[in-house]
Amino acid sequence: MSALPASAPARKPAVLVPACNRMVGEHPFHIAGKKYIDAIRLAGCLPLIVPFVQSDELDELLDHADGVLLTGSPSNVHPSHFGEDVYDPSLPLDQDRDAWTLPMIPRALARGIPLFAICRGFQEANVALGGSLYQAVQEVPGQRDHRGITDKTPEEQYDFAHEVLVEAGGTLEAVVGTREFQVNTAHGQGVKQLAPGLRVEARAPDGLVEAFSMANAPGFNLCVQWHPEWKAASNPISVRLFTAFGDACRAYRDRHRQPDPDR
Ligand SMILES: N[C@@H](CCC(=O)NCCCC(=O)O)C(=O)O
Repeated sequence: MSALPASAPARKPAVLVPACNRMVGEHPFHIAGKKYIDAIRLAGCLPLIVPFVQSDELDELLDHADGVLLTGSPSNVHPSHFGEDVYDPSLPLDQDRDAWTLPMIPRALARGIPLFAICRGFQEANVALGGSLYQAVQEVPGQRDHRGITDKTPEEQYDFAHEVLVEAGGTLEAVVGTREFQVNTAHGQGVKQLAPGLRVEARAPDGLVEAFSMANAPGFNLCVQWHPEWKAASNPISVRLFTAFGDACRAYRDRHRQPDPDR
């Protein structure tokens, strides 16, 4: 492969963002939260929102990816994926999202595609790799309520809620450079059984897993239960997280992309 001419600008890394599936009136839509898209741009990457993908399209899709960001969502991972019945039928689900993100996650990790998973995305990654979730953390003895303030303004809902205690020697400590910091919280589900091969990166004061990574994956990967994308540019911890993710996506791009001869 010939080296790029020094003058040729490298394309921004393409970061795939699986969309949620939501009804708008009578019509089904594919949607993604703007704060995630803005944070991907903060990382210096190109966000590509992806609608539902057929299983035979997964590998072709990943051929276009320099990174994957799994967003949060009000919807829950369907508990059938970890062997349980729905505990609270009043809570939203998104089985169309589950249907392709769960098989996609191990494939992306195996390729070494950088993966950053947030909240629902964190839960998806644990379930995709064989773990399980509490469906109502607030009803587990010894666990606090992690749902946050739902009937207030977004500024109040995504304000700091508790600290996270960072495990020594892992990816998270290396990226953020500290062992304790404040995070927001907006989740009713949480990690019950961590999937095999996953390493705890941080815990809440009540012991709930707040971050993990796959230690043996070939590429950058970090899954967090809080929302670093919320006003990311003004949060030094978030800036470090998204910078590390963007750097990993740029490195992956440089290792895997043919130069575009026409640029
Ligand atoms: N539904 C799951 C995950 C919660 C989650 O992702 N919350 C964020 C929703 C809105 C946003 O994207 O900020 C649970 O309740 O555990």
